[in-house]
This record gives sequence, C-alpha cells and structure tokens, in this order.
Amino acid sequence: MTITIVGGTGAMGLIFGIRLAQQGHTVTLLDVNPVAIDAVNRAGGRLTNKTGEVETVTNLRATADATTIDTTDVLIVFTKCYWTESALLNALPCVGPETTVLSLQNGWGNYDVITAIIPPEQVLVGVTYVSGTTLAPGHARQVGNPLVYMGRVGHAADASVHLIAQAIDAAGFTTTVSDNILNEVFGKLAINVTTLPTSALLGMQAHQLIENDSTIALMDDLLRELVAVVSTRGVTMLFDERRAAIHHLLKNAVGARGSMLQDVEAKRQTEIDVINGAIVSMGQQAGVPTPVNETMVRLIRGLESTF
Ligand SMILES: NC(=O)C1=CN([C@@H]2O[C@H](COP(=O)(O)OP(=O)(O)OC[C@H]3O[C@@H](n4cnc5c(N)ncnc54)[C@H](OP(=O)(O)O)[C@@H]3O)[C@@H](O)[C@H]2O)C=CC1
Ligand SMILES: CC(C)(CO)C(=O)C(=O)O
Repeated sequence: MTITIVGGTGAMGLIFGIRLAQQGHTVTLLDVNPVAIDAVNRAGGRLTNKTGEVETVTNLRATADATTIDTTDVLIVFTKCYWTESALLNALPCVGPETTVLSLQNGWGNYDVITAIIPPEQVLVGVTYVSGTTLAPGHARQVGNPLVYMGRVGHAADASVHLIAQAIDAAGFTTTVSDNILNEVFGKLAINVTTLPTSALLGMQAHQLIENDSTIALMDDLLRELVAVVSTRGVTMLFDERRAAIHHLLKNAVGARGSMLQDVEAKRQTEIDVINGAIVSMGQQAGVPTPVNETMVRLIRGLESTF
C-alpha cells in the first residue's frame, strides 16, 4: 500500500509512519518542518519503543512537496487540528479519486473540515490511544495503549475500510472497525476533555492525574458536563463506565505526557478549541451549562497568551 502521512514528522506521524514502513508499505511523511524532514532523509525515522530501545527505519522518506509523491492509496492526517485545512490543501497533489483520507487526530470537527475538501465517500475518521512525544527531529517515543478505532461516518464499513484497518493492525496497533465511529470519537473526546487541560495546567504526567482527590474531582466535573452534552446528540455515554475507562487508561500510561502538556511546554498553540471548547459550543447550542469546561478553556487560553 502507498501511505502518505500529513504531519508525518510529528510525534504521531512518525510512530505510525515507522510502524507501517516496517511492514513493507511505501510510506511518505509529508510535513512542513525542514529540520525533521532533513533528519529523516539523512538518518531514517527513529522510534524509542516502550522498552526504551531505539528502532531506526530507513525505508521511508519525508518531504514538504506533495507534487513529488505519486497518487497515494491512503492519506493519514496527523497535524494539529488547526492546521488540517491548510495541510490537506497542500496535500491535494497526491490525492486522487481512489485515495482514502483517514484522520486519527484528537478533537471534534475533523470530519467536517476534511469533507469540505475531500468527497465524504473517501473519508474515514478514527481515534488512537497511542501516546507520542517528539524526542528530537525525526525521533519519537511511543508509549500508551496501541489501540485504533476507525470507520465511515454514518455508513457501515466496506471491504476497503477493513483492508486499511488490517494494514494498521498488522503494524502493531490493535485496530477495530466501528460502524458507529462517532461514538468512539466521543469516547476519546471524553478522555481528552478530562485529562489534557488538567495535565497541561498542572504539569502532570498521565498517571499523576489519578493520584489525588482534587484532580479526580475536577475530571469528574468535566466528564459530567460532557456526558450531559453528548446525550443531547443521541449518544448514550455512561458516566461510571467512561470514568472507569479513563482511570484505567491513566493507570497504565506511566510516563505518558499528554499532547496538550507537550504543547504548553513547547509554547505552541493547543487544541483546546476542538476539545473543551467543542463541549462548550455544543452545550450552548443545546442549552446545557458547561461552566467547568468553560473555565478550562479560559485557563488554557490565558496560558497561551503568555507564549
Ligand atoms: N501526541 C500524542 O500523544 C497524541 C496526539 N494525538 C493527536 O494527533 C494529532 C497530531 O499530534 P502530534 O503528533 O502530537 O503533533 P506534532 O506537533 O508532534 O506533529 C504535527 C506535525 O504537523 C506538522 N505540520 C504543521 N502544519 C503542517 C502542514 N500544513 N502540512 C503538513 N504538516 C504540518 C508540524 O510541523 P511543525 O512542528 O513545524 O509545526 C508537526 O511536524 C493531534 O490532533 C493530536 O491531538 C492523538 C493521540 C495522542
Ligand atoms: C489520551 C492521550 C494521552 C493518548 O491517547 C492523548 O490523546 C493525547 O495525549 O493527546
């Protein structure tokens, strides 16, 4: 399969690109970061795995120029959400009528942004529980849970979805094709809404969030609001089940640094608008109060204003 990853030299792009290249796929990392592109083309993509070993993969290339890439079978989107539109427009030279575009980004709204550019029948969305950190240009660390959920929005998956899912699964990510993928997107959003701003504001690693009553109570409040909001969209989410899933994930994510914490440390814009900001907007539309999520948005925006 030919696979192009947009945002490919970022933390998640490198992890998926390296794992897919190790399976023999023709992988191209499309990115705008010249230092990371150069590092990959000179020394290969490097991945520090869960046991601390560094794996180096040289059968992949990186570029900023989509016109140098043949029409790709699959385009995986792994930019920060605020770059999705411009990154996709830049990627169009390697997208044909048979290309499948798959977003595994966090946040709410990726499907709408992508389908404003790419026909919906070519678009898949999903989520992943892998946690990635950039250690150096062209070098990422993979921790977290290697789970992926993907599917077609509003339609059952066909054979082509299963083929891509099999490729991702064979690359070491336990992959589930879902016929109700937006439920999975909301389930992941619940994890991001509760954990990402909390860890970013307090400088805490994932497992530290469940080591004291105050952060547990704060995350409960954020989750309660999200459950109330998504119920107005016909999504049944059980508070206790999601809370247990979040605690389980955090307990098993020792050493993981949430992507928003990494953004704050790098003094980079965060994805707060498509995470807690999305809950605030949906709450406003449905008449559901979301004061705790609104406070997190204000705190993160305040922090961003100091960068
Ligand atoms: N990190 C994590 O643990 C997880 C992240 N996610 C989600 O995955 C997505 C990617 O996150 P992450 O890998 O951490 O982010 P990174 O910032 O590490 O990577 C994003 C990459 O996209 C590049 N980029 C920016 N603009 C463009 C463009 N126009 N065209 C192509 N590439 C571009 C960036 O370059 P530059 O550096 O120069 O800006 C960077 O190399 C986000 O939605 C995040 O929420 C999901 C699960 C876990
Ligand atoms: C939940 C977590 C940590 C990993 O899946 C994540 O989504 C992120 O850091 O953005």
